[in-house]
Amino acid sequence: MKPAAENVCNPDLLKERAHCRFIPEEITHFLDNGSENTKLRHKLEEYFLNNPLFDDDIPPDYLSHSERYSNELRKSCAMVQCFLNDPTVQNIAGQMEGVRMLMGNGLGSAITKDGNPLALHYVMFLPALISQASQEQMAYWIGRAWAGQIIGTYAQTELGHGSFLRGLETTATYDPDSEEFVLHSPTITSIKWWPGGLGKTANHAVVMAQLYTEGKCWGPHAFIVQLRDLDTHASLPGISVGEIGPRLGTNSQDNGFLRLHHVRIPRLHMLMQHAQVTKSGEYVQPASSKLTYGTMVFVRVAICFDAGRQLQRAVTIATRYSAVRRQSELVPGEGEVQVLDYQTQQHKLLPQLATVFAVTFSARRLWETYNSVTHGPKEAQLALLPELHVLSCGLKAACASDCSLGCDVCRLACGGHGYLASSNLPRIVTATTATQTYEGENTVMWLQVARYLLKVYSDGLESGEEAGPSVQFLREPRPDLTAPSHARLTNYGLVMGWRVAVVALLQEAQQELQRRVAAGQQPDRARDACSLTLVDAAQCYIRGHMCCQFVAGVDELQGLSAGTTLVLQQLCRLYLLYHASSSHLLRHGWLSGADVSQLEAEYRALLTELRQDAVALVDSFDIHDRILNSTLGAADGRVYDRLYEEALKSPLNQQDVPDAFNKYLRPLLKSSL
Ligand SMILES: CC(C)(COP(=O)(O)OP(=O)(O)OC[C@H]1O[C@@H](n2cnc3c(N)ncnc32)[C@H](O)[C@@H]1OP(=O)(O)O)[C@@H](O)C(=O)NCCC(=O)NCCSC(=O)CCCC(=O)O
Ligand SMILES: Cc1cc2nc3c(=O)[nH]c(=O)nc-3n(C[C@H](O)[C@H](O)[C@H](O)COP(=O)(O)OP(=O)(O)OC[C@H]3O[C@@H](n4cnc5c(N)ncnc54)[C@H](O)[C@@H]3O)c2cc1C
Repeated sequence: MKPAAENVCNPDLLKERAHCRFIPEEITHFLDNGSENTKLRHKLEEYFLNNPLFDDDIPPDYLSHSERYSNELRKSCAMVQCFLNDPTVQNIAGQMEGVRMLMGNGLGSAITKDGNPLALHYVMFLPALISQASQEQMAYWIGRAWAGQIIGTYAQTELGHGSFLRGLETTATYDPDSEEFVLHSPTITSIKWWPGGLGKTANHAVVMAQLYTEGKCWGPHAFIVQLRDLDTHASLPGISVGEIGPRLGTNSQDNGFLRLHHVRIPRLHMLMQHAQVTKSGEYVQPASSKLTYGTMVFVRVAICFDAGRQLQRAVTIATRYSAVRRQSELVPGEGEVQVLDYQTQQHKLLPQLATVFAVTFSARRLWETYNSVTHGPKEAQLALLPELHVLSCGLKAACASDCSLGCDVCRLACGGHGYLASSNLPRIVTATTATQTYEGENTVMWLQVARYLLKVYSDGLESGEEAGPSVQFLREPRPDLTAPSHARLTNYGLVMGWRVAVVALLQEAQQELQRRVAAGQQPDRARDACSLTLVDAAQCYIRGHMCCQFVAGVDELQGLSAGTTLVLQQLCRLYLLYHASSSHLLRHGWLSGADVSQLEAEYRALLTELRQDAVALVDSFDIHDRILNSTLGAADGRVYDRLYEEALKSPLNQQDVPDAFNKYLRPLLKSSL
């Protein structure tokens, strides 16, 4: 997005935009997945961001905890009302597409800045119904949920267990006499803890509980439980529900707790698309017990896109600010330079710019895999489930971690002002870092990936099980480490280098594992003793996969101008070279010391090239100023005016002498006289 009136724009930003080598709109359309989507997004932005319904009277940072919640709930309900009732909005987007854009972290996060209390309803409750409910159950629930007649959340994590699902303690015991399930939290540690919107917003929840029927436990299953009266919103008998208190970020999302005291629900409130319990209490097995975990797979895919979007915002703010900010002289006597001119600053920002594209290409391919698995024939679905699980775990972990670290690098790149709430970087950083924990803690996700890799590598697949397409290389002959450097250092050569590292690390882990077991160590303990190597293998596999998606994605792009193609090729190369500095390519023999020096020189040259396009590139992300919500990142670069204007809004500045002076400081000053 460019400023409306160019004459008020910061001159350095104008100068940056003047020497752009490519067509920014082409990148905007690419990121929106088509120019039609760009138009749709603009119309929605115009409608919502110019609507006074969604204005904040006071910046949320100055509100109390309860006021913040109330303010964000007001706006999120108004957003849903617009979609359900306003034909103008429906004509723009259609309900489904529009709600998706608002309730994910796109446009909506400009409106509900501090977290959206209704997000989980759309992001997990509805997807859980779609992936877990039978046709009849969908007919009953989806319409009501969609129309906002009921508001739900996804209650899985407990005080005692988040990662280890089989450790959940909440029970759902079937009573064939009444044809009901009895939901119960038997211990303190079984209290549901964390679900977004659970505290004060949701009146229903999908609750994951251990299913007991005919005296046997069948593991975690999903049940719909009504929590609050639909009219008064009072919590129902047997339900203790509330909010868990302030968090690092997204404080208006009323993450909550839930304790169930022998709560009875009808049999048909168990979600029965995959497994069923008959009236008499007989358990009907699903085709795979892992289908119950389908909602998490979907959300892991969504997180890759969300994390990438946050990084786009952070790097837009930091890059524009770095073009406006002048600090120190590069050459004494020549005047202060834009901080973007320092090579060290380019090294902070340009890899983040490249990461935006690596994440986009990888997340899109993952989304295609997700769709082909979930919409394909049942048998193919089951065959591809392990690969989808592993790719979604690995890419979720990588995108969450790369983007969180990237956002923080952008914050640091803004020096002191990046620490100010008005830069919006603290909020972006705290919201993004949560993606490393929720929906599968990152290390736990890496260990899932490693488990699969080792299984494929050591021929541990069950009979009839095929290795997925992304791990076929584990079965192929090892690439030639002595190939000439011009072959090893190409884009595909570097992708190959990651695969070599994966195989070498798996070999190391397997040998260590065998040595330990042969020496008498219990096999699971031996595996834990190898887990650092295994996590390295998983990370190299996903890095190689992301590099491969980036290279293939750029190769396959069609219809772009030569300038745009070149800039994307350079970003791709920069990404590959940035990560090639990992010790793994050197340690496992793909690169020599001389190769590394050569790649580093190429990397530094690319920094200089791409520095010219940095501002135009972040402009091409086309993020509305209201969404950036940043004193440092607005398109016109009026950084210092905005910083000062925002500081004046502090409640402390509404009085020259604060009341607290008379209460505390004056007595101290007096007593020390
Ligand atoms: C870590 C695991 C994957 C382990 O599962 P487990 O059943 O204990 O399994 P195991 O014995 O290690 O493995 C058994 C086997 O099942 C596989 N598997 C596990 N999950 C899946 C899946 N989804 N699809 C397909 N396959 C799956 C595993 O790889 C194992 O395969 P194998 O036996 O090796 O062939 C699981 O417990 C898990 O997913 N934990 C993470 C919990 C989580 O993600 N919670 C999310 C809560 S909701 C949330 O955070 C929302 C935030 C959203 C927001 O605020 O916006
Ligand atoms: C902002 C936010 C929103 C959330 N929203 C929801 C929601 O809507 N619904 C919901 O149900 N939950 C929600 N959660 C909970 C979230 O899904 C869990 O916190 C997450 O899955 C991690 O589980 P845990 O907290 O039990 O961490 P733990 O598993 O206790 O992790 C603690 C440490 O132990 C390590 N560890 C754990 N297991 C292993 C292992 N097997 N091997 C090696 N190391 C291990 C981890 O790596 C980590 O370092 C939310 C959490 C947050 C922060």
